[in-house]
Amino acid sequence: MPLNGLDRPVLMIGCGTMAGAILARWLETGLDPARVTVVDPGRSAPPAQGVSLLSALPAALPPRAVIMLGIKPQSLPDVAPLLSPLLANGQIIISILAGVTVAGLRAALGEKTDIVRIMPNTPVALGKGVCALYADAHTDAGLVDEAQRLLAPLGLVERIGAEAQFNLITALTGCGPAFVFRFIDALAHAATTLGLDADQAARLAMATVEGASALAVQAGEPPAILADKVASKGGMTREGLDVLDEGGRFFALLTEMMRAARDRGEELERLASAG
Ligand SMILES: NC(=O)C1=CN([C@@H]2O[C@H](COP(=O)(O)OP(=O)(O)OC[C@H]3O[C@@H](n4cnc5c(N)ncnc54)[C@H](O)[C@@H]3O)[C@@H](O)[C@H]2O)C=CC1
Ligand SMILES: O=C(O)[C@@H]1CCC=N1
Repeated sequence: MPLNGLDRPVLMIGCGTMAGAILARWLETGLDPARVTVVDPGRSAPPAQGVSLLSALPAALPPRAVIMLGIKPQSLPDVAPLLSPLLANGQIIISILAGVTVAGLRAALGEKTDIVRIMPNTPVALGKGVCALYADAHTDAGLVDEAQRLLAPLGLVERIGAEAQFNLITALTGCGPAFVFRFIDALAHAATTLGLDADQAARLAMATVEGASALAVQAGEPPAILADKVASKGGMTREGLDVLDEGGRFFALLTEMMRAARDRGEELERLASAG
């Protein structure tokens, strides 16, 4: 049974951390590895058994291929001139490149290209990712629906109406796992600083974040209320929350963090359109 009824060949151009996580989930949920070709000069072995690995683009591409761009935005100027002459109607380009707009991709790959821009995150490997999806009116609507079905096993897929929000959404969901990982690390580090064994602190911090996230997902109440429910009147939690909340500094810090990430996306966008 093909993945989500989709029987197209899949070509992944660049298959590192992020595209590799997507491919792992697709293979786990039924994609036949024989239909997948990875083009990646940086790999010495295919990412999974049965997947073909090429170090450069082949002379021709299958007419109905799903072509995922999994390279860094900075590699697009190297890849686009080689890829563009191989493209034909009926193929779907799915780009995961941060800070490269659909217009920027069309300028590099050809005006008639059907392009779906997505922003995944690494938890897609577990089917618990977030995948923002944007396509403009020039991309065939049927192909966009097909791409959305293909992405469904990755987790929450959300269509974005305004591409202008893509960098902000990237800061939240694409970068978000790194921010959460840093938070887990900081929790453990704080406990270690105050005297707990480092391994024990890491283990307990991880389990606490896992349990709290799972509870938050199914609680039916906003996280702010859940936090208040943990904080007994006159108890310990409130003292800790008060440190985070003083003068709104925790929210301010995270806003600054997200602004910096978003602004880098806008910078990448400017660099891509200049070059
Ligand atoms: N890492 C993450 O959590 C996320 C990354 N992204 C996006 O995913 C893209 C890739 O990022 P990562 O996977 O983190 O980087 P990565 O460095 O792990 O993967 C990039 C891959 O592209 C390959 N590559 C380099 N030049 C190439 C060429 N000329 N042709 C074919 N392949 C080539 C490299 O060998 C490498 O395997 C970026 O555009 C990034 O914005 C998006 C969301 C999350
Ligand atoms: O750091 C980056 O630029 C990419 C985009 C989102 C996550 N990683």
